[in-house]
Amino acid sequence: MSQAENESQIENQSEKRKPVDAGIHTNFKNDMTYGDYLGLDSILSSQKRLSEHHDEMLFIVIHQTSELWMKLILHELEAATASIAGGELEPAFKMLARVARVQEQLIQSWDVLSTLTPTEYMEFRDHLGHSSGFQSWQNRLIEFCLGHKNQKVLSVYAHQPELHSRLKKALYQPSLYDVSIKVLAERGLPIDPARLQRDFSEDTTADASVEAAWLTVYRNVDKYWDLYELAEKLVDVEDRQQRWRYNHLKTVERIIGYKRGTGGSSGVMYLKRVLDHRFFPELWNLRTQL
Ligand code: HEM
Ligand SMILES: N[C@@H](CC(=O)c1ccccc1NC=O)C(=O)O
Repeated sequence: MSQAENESQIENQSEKRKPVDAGIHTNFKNDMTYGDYLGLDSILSSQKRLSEHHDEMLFIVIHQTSELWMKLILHELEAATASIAGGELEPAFKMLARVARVQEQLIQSWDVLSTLTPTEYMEFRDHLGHSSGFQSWQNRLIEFCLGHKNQKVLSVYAHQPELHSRLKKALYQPSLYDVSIKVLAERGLPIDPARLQRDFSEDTTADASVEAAWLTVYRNVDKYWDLYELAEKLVDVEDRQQRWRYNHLKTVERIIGYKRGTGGSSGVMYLKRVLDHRFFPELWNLRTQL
């Protein structure tokens, strides 16, 4: 577009911006700006440093961008779970592929945060009080969606009734993995009824019938191509989630060493224990047998 054309477009837009009837948003759509649509006033006024320290801005922005990406992950995971539960696997593949790409953005952000040195962080760490990533409810919801259930973490939100009830609802709902296993059964693969009717508020544990069913899928790809693709999409998502956990752990070790966490945990030792957890254990166990 030439400069003149560009300018005349801008003029046209300002023409449209004239209120037709003062006080009534009759022409709201045409009036809307980039900043209105994206809610930039509220997003860009939310970087409130508690210290005078230059590097606190990085710390805030990394967390805020992470929470925005988590919002998208949840949006996709919830829709993928509903789609699989409804027997529609193809749309779920697209959503899970997107989740894995977003997770890569989250993994990359550790490289940016690694530019924060221990000395720099210690200059504003005291301002954080007892707040901690442990309280990230979106991260907890993602873990629940993936089947890592834990009733005890709800107590973190005891004084935030709306959050508490949202997490409680997710705790009792079947996870992405639970609905995938139901599809295995619907396709005639023998799954222990106890696995299908399990208490969804409990963490996923490895089940022999589920491992045998996935093994059948991997050994008979021609017959179960869609289930094979589903399995690999799930492995992609778990793989990224574990990398995120690992990079978090190494970044934390680099920045605070073995200090206790602001959230009250042992810090790095706690994060190391979390790494032992697996979301879709059978999909990892079966690989030895192939
Ligand atoms: C200087 C940077 C960081 C340090 C030193 C740090 C440290 C820690 C520590 C020690 C814990 C354990 C809980 C506690 O006692 O506080 C934790 C948990 C957590 N952090 Fe970070 N963290 C950092 C950055 C981040 C970032 C950028 C995110 C992204 C949102 C994040 C998300 C989380 C989450 C979700 C947990 C809970 C993990 C779980 O319980 O499985 N952290 N962090
Ligand atoms: N747990 C961290 C503090 C921390 O990282 C944090 C503090 C407030 C808001 C988000 C945080 N990020 C992740 O845990 C620490 O022990 O230094």
